[in-house]
Amino acid sequence: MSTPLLARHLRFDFPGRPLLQDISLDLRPGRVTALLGPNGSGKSTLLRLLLGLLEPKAGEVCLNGRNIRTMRRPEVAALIAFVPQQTASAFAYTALEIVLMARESRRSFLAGRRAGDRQIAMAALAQLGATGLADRTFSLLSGGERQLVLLARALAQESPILILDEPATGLDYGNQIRMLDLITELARSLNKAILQTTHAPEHALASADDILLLKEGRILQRGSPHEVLTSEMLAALYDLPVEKFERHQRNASILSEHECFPGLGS
Ligand SMILES: Nc1ncnc2c1ncn2[C@@H]1O[C@H](COP(=O)(O)OP(=O)(O)OP(=O)(O)O)[C@@H](O)[C@H]1O
Repeated sequence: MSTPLLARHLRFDFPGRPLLQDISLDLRPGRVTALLGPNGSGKSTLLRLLLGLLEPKAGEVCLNGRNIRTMRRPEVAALIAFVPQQTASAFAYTALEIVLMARESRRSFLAGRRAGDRQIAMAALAQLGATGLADRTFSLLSGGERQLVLLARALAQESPILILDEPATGLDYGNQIRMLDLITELARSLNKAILQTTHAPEHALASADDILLLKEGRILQRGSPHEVLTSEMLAALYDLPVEKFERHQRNASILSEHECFPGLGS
C-alpha cells in the first residue's frame, strides 16, 4: 500500500517573510503523528500546505502517490479530512447539517446529497456519542460539543487521512482525555493516518506514535515520544532553561503518582 500522505522538501514564504524550509514528513495508516512547535513556528501554515490550500514554493505533497496540485478538490476531500481549531458558524445550521457538509465536500458542489448521506452522518455522530446533538443549532453548542461535531464531520468524510489543528484546545480536562483517546482509537480501529498539532507535550505523549518538533520553520527533531519529548529537547524547542522543564517534570510526576497525569520524557 502506498503512503497516504507524503510531503517532500516543502518550502513556503509569505511575501518578504521566509517561513517553512525543507519540511519532509509522511503519515502512515494506523499511526498518530503529533506536530509541536512554539507560537508562530508555522504549524497551521504547514497544515494548509498538506491540505493543498496553499502552494509550496518548492517541494511537493503527494496523496496516494499523486501530487496534490494535480487533484480536484473532491478528490482531495475523499482522501483528507480536516478538523480546524474551534470554529463558529454565522448561520443557524444544525449539527447534523454541519456533519452532512462532509458528504458534499466529496462531490462537485452541484451534485447535491445522496441517499445514505444522512445515515453516514448520523453514524459518525453516534460513534462519538453525540447523537443527541444532531438537531441542536451548531452556533449555540458549547466549545466541547462543537469540537465533537467537527470531528463527526471529519469522520463522515470517510477519508483515510485525518488532520486536526489543536483538537483538545478549549476542552475541559475530562474532554481533553476523551478526545485524545478517541484520536488514538480512530487510528487503531479505522486504520486512519492522523496528524494533530498540539501545544501540550503531555497530549503528544498520551496519544502520538511519532513526534515532529517544528522550530522557526524547520524540523528540529523527529522520533518516538520517548526519544523526542525530553527536557533537553523541549527546552531547546521553547527557548527555556532545562531546569524549568525538569521542575515541571517533577511536578508532573508527582501528579502521575496519583494517577492523574502522565509524566514527561524518559
Ligand atoms: N497570510 C499571511 N501573511 C503573512 N504572514 C502570515 C500569514 N499567515 C500567517 N503568517 C505568519 O506566519 C507565521 C506562522 O504562522 P502559523 O499560523 O503557521 O503559526 P503556528 O505555528 O500555527 O502558530 P500558533 O501556535 O500561534 O497557532 C506567523 O508569524 C504568522 O504571523
